[in-house]
Amino acid sequence: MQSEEFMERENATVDVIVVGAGLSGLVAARRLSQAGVTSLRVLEARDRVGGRTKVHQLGNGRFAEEGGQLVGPEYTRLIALGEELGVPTWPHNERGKAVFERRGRVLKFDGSMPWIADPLGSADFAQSLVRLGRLCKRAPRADALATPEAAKLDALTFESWVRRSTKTATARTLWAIIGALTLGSRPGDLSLLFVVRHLNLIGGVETLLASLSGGAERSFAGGSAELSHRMAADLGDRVALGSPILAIRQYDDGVEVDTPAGTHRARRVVLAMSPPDRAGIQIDPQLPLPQRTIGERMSMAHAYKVHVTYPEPFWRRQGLSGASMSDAGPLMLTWDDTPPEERQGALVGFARADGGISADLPDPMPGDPEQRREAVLAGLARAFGDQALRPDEYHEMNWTEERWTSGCIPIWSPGLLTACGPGYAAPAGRLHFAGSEASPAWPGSMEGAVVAGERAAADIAALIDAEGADRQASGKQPGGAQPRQPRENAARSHRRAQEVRAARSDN
Ligand SMILES: Cc1cc2nc3c(=O)[nH]c(=O)nc-3n(C[C@H](O)[C@H](O)[C@H](O)COP(=O)(O)OP(=O)(O)OC[C@H]3O[C@@H](n4cnc5c(N)ncnc54)[C@H](O)[C@@H]3O)c2cc1C
Repeated sequence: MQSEEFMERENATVDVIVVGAGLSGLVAARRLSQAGVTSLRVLEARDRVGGRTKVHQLGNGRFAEEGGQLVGPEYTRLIALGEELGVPTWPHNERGKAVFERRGRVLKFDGSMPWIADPLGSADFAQSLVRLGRLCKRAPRADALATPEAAKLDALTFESWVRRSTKTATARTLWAIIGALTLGSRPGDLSLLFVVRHLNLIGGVETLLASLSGGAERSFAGGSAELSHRMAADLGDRVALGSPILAIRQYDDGVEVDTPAGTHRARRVVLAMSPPDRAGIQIDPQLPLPQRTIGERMSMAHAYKVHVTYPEPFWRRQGLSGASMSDAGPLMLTWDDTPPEERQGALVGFARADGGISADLPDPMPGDPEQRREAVLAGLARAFGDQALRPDEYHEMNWTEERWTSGCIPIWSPGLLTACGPGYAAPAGRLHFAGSEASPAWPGSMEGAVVAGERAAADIAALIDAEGADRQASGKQPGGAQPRQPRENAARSHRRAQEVRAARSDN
């Protein structure tokens, strides 16, 4: 690949470089290509695509999804992408009772709440949910940041609200598990403003309640990483693996992007990764404060995802669905991961990998691998019976050990949203931001990754169209952008992006 032709092609300025071949970056590149912007390159640090979606081969032709997997019915852009790529989804088992382990008691119940087994705790939780719904309605649905109460809500932790709004340990444990698994972290780490904003953007507490019932969740056949593999195959040699970006320099008419192997040039760049991930890239000139602050202050949740396979889904014979929640753990939550046509059973669950202490959540996983395995199997045995102690295979993925990924899902801590303001994902000159965390709706999920990738692509395609129209009007040819001086006027390009957005929203 060191031929002159290759080097010539690599040195040529392309219209767009996308940094990161996770779901979001590949969606951005695909949509750009579909919009006619075919002069593009995707540069990925790892030797694989998919980012936080990844498949690990187990024995017997089975595999474990180590990262993003569950597809809710509200994930409309993700579902549409799957259909476009010909990747079907399969439904997770809904039948049977769920298990709730709380303070040493194991409760088995139908539906999403242990109403009969723990009526007091369930009612308390349901009431607090209604109260949260009312709080959400007081803020503008489109963006809670615009509420006059924004600063006050952002100064509070979700935990402080949970403590005020619940009376029972059951309700607190439920909120702790929801916080850790669907909102990003323990309630004590989360801003109340973020929770209100998030719930409003996803459709209110009703959507949260629907997602708690769990049964509507689906998975992609072959794993969600299959979407990225197919998009990368379509993009062909425009995707370069093993190309970590170390530095980016913006100029008046283009951008230079450094990898250890050399410098690439483009007219525009999409950064398609989480803000903490991009914080490792040296960007010159500095990003505006909102985009910089989010990179410096956002942290990511650390978790293990654990897969255990068995000769059969034995829990179903006991009338259990495979769904469980526990405050003893180490798995906080499990679900049945057995595809409909499979005979071999599989359970999958999440455990904490962070070091924090929480009264309502299990302790983080033990450090010793053998102890971890024993603890996980013992927890599964408490929920589903002793057969859980005799798995075919046990597989765990610890995302804290991954290079190029800071963590699983974002933690919106108190003060972060108001410190960044609404512009934290706005283009900065010729730099555009994708990556799930840049999405207004479902940030941190695969849906958010698709929404953010599509938005960045639409912004850039419109800008390129507008630039083409400007050039035609002035009779100028597209210059062979060979930028030299770091530009001082990121503002000019930024203004143009704003004009294009404003024109689009007027139409
Ligand atoms: C354990 C786990 C479970 C999850 N469960 C779910 C779930 O059930 N449902 C759901 O919807 N979501 C889930 N998620 C979240 C979901 O997987 C992510 O939100 C989504 O995949 C993010 O996609 P992305 O493209 O925005 O970012 P990423 O997938 O993080 O992609 C960023 C890419 O950028 C690359 N990169 C980083 N730095 C550089 C650099 N300097 N140069 C070049 N490339 C770089 C990375 O290697 C990566 O490929 C889960 C995530 C994890 C980890």
